[in-house]
Amino acid sequence: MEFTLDIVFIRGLRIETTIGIHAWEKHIRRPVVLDLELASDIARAAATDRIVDALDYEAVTQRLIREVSSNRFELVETLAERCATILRDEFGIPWLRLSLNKPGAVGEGIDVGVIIERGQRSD
Ligand SMILES: Nc1nc2c(c(=O)[nH]1)N=C([C@H](O)[C@@H](O)CO)CN2
Repeated sequence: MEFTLDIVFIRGLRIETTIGIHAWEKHIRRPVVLDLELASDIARAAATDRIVDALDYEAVTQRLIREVSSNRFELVETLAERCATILRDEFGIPWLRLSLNKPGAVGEGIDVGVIIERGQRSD
């Protein structure tokens, strides 16, 4: 059987939050940057040209902004896992890859973070 994989992506989603393990980090807001690849069969949306048949990247973006900006985290791992759970449970996304960058965390111009994949790529 032919394998196909469609991906809706969101890149460079910059969200201000409070994140870090150090005392001084718990009192500041700083950006994290999310890059997302979200498996979503686009066939129906492509045929109907209707947003109700698509994975709405605007709705996903708004939900993640709300979650990340209104909570505090110690670890990038915790933030990444929280986002992945929302994407899977609330948007029914069967597979995703999420990259979370905490820019400048260990020095100017240095990117650090995590990349996680969750779920099954095909059914
Ligand atoms: N694996 C991780 N390592 C570190 C984290 C983290 O969230 N995950 N965080 C820090 C500090 O908060 C750092 O970003 C700022 O000094 C260190 N290591």
